[in-house]
Amino acid sequence: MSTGSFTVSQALNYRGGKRVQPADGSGTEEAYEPATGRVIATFQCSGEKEVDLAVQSAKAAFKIWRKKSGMERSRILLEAARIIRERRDEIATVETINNGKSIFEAQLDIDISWQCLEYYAGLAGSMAGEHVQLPGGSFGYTIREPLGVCVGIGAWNYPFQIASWKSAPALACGNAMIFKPSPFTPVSVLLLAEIYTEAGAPPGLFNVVQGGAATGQFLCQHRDVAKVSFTGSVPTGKKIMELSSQGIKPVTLELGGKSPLIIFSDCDMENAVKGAMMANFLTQGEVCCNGTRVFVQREILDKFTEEVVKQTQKIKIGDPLLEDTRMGPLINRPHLQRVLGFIEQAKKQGAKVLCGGDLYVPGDPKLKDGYYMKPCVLGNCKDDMTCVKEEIFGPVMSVLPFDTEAEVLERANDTTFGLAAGVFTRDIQRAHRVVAELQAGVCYVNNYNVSPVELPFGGYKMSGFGRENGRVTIEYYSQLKTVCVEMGDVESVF
Ligand SMILES: NC(=O)c1ccc[n+]([C@@H]2O[C@H](COP(=O)([O-])OP(=O)(O)OC[C@H]3O[C@@H](n4cnc5c(N)ncnc54)[C@H](O)[C@@H]3O)[C@@H](O)[C@H]2O)c1
Ligand SMILES: O=CCc1c[nH]cn1
Repeated sequence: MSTGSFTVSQALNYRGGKRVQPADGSGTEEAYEPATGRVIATFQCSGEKEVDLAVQSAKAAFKIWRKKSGMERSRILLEAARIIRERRDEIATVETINNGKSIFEAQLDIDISWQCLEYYAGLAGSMAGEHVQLPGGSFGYTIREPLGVCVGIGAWNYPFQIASWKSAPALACGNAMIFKPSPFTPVSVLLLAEIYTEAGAPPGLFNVVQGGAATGQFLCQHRDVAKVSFTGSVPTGKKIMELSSQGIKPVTLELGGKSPLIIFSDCDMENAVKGAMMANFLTQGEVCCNGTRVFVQREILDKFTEEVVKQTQKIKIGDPLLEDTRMGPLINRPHLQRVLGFIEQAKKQGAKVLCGGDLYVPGDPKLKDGYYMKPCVLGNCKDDMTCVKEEIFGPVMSVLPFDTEAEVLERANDTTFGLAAGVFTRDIQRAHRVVAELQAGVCYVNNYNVSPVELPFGGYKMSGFGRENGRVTIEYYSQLKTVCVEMGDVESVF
C-alpha cells in the first residue's frame, strides 16, 4: 500500500462480532489521510439507538465471558496478540495512513499493543482474592470480579494502542468493552475488533461505535455502562467525569500534560540530547507525556542547545510510509494552524526560534496538500510564556536555563499538569532525590518516552487519575467482593 491510494468503503461500527452500519445517527464525519489531505472514509456518527444496541450486544457477551476462567480468557488474549504480531505491518500501515505518524513509529506502537495483550493474558490466570481467618474458625475471603460493560473513549494520537491499552486489561478481568475512537482516526480499531473475534472472543465482547462528543455522551450516560476509561484533553475529561458521576460510574482519566525534562550539567550529553528528542518529536510531538519544558543547567546550555538544534534539523520529514521518514504530517489542518499559532505567539512574547517552526512542503507533488511542519526548538523561553505553560501537542520544544536543583524543582512543579517528568544526571543520589520531589505520575531517569507495558502509566493533578498498563490496572477494571463465612452459631444482640 502506498500513500495516496487507500480508502475505506466497509462499515466502521462493530457489533455482535461483525462490521455494521449504525442503526441511527446524527451527521456524517470524514476521516483524512494527513499525508495528502485526502478523505479516506466517510461515516455516520452513532446515535442513541446504536449506542444502546452496542451496549446490549456487550451485555450478552459479558454473560458468557465472565463465567470463563482466567486461563480461558488468557488463551483468547494470547491468540489475539499472536494475530496482531503476525499482521503488524498491515496494521501499522493503516495507522500511518490515518494518523500521519511514520511507519517506523507505527510499527513500534503495534508491538507495544500486542505486548499489552500478552501481559494481561499472563495476569488473567493469576487474578485471585485473599483468605482471612476469623475467630472461632470463621473466615472470610475476597473475590475480584469484573465490572460489566466498560466504555473506552480514545484520542487520535495512538488509535490502535489506546484501544489495546484499554481493552486488554478490561477483557482480562472478564469485562466486555465498547470503544469509541476519535472521529479523526476511526479506522485501525476495526482491525482490533476483527482480531478479537478471530481469536475466539464471543460476539459482542468488543464493539466499536463511531462518532464525536454526542456519541461519547450517550455512552457515558447509558445506565448499563459500568465504567468509562477516557484518553483525551482536560476539558473533555471534566465533562466525562461529570457525566459519569450521574451514574456513580468509576472513571479512568488519561489527560494532557506539559511535562518537565531536567538536564543537569553532569549528564551524559549525548544521551541527554537523544532523550530530549525522544521527549519532544515522536508522533510529530502529538504525545501526551512529552517533556516539552526542557530545563538545562546553565553551564551546558549553549552546548546542549547547539546539539539539540543540529539533531532536530536532521529529522527526515515527508511521506510517512517511507522507511527512512522520521516525522510525518500533523493530524489535520486546523491542528497544524493551531501549533503554528503557538509559535507565532511565542515569538511575540520574546522566545527565539532556533530552528523550524514553519510549514514544510515535501517535494513529492502528491504530498502538497498534507499537514507538514518543521520541528521547532525555541530558545530564550521564560516560565510565564504561553508556549511554556500550555500543551501545544505539536513538535515544539521550549528550552529554559536553570541554576540550582531547588530552583528547577520549584519551576518544574509549577504547573496544573502532572503527567510525566524526566531527569538526566550521572549522580544517582540526585536522580532519586529529584524524582521524589517531582509531581508527576511517570518519571524517567536518563531516558524519556519509553513505554514498557509492565509499568503503570498515568497522571497526577489535572493530568488525570487511574492508571493504564502494569499490574495495578487490574484494580481499575474489577471490583472486590468480600464473603464473610460464619462457622458457629449466630450471636444475636437482640
Ligand atoms: N494521558 C494520556 O494517556 C493521553 C494519551 C493520548 C492523548 N492524550 C491527550 O489527548 C488530547 C488530544 O486528544 P483529542 O484532541 O482527541 O482529545 P479530545 O478531548 O478532544 O477527544 C478525545 C475523545 O473524546 C471524545 N469526546 C469529545 N467530547 C466528548 C464528550 N463531551 N463526551 C464524551 N466524549 C467526548 C472525542 O470524540 C474523542 O474520542 C491531548 O490533550 C493529549 O494530551 C492523553
Ligand atoms: O500520548 C500519550 C501516551 C500514550 C501512548 N499510547 C497511549 N498513550
